[in-house]
Amino acid sequence: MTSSMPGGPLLAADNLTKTYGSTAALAGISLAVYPGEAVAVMGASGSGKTTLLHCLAGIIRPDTGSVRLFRSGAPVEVTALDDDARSALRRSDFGFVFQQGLLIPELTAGENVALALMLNGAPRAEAEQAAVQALAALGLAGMEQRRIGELSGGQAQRVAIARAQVNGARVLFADEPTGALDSHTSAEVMGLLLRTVEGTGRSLVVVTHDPSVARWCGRVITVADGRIVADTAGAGRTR
Ligand SMILES: Nc1ncnc2c1ncn2[C@@H]1O[C@H](COP(=O)(O)OP(=O)(O)OP(=O)(O)O)[C@@H](O)[C@H]1O
Repeated sequence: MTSSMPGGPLLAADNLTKTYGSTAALAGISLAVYPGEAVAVMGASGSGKTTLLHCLAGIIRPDTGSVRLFRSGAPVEVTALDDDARSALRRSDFGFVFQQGLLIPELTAGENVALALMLNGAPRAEAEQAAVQALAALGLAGMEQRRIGELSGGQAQRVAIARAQVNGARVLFADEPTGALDSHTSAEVMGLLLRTVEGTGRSLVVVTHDPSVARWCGRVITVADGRIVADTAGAGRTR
């Protein structure tokens, strides 16, 4: 499914730095993420995890360094794109699952998922049909018409996963995706997130404080003071 170079990374960051005032949120991070890989990013509060995820995903630009996405043809230099081009890339190639706040509460589950496709130009009827299928694949058949507030936290996160992957995103980014969930629901959501990666050639980058969440991932990166201080194989099932 992926069109990255065989054996090569899907996403590669080189020497990222980002400073806010006198705070070095990122102090020189290089990281390659491979197809099919689930990478947990751990570290103390303020260590730079979210800043790293936002730079990798093209949400913010680093001060220096580069992020490249490898797809058919020449790699895309994410950091060199202007704001509009980065937005377009995020909609077409990346998916996002955050703790909360990315789903639109006024819309139904189906509409939230369909919107991701419609923003990429899909006709409404086609988008709605794909949304129904994506939700059913995540165990939410029959819940398309529910508004987000009428779902449990775990169900809402499944809608977020459906929305994040419905475009065929190459890389899924998750920031504390289970932060608001109990441990049972958290395990369910992590299992579903991992399923979107395993055997698909996609990658998952998940920021978490929770070692039990990180354990699901095949690789665990630890960040301290804006640097990677450990990069280890996790207990997870990928790679
Ligand atoms: N927009 C911003 N303006 C100023 N400082 C910021 C901004 N974003 C992040 N920082 C600072 O950069 C450092 C890294 O922040 P970041 O949010 O990446 O850490 P984190 O590891 O994700 O923390 P947490 O686990 O608490 O979410 C922190 O010192 C933070 O205060």
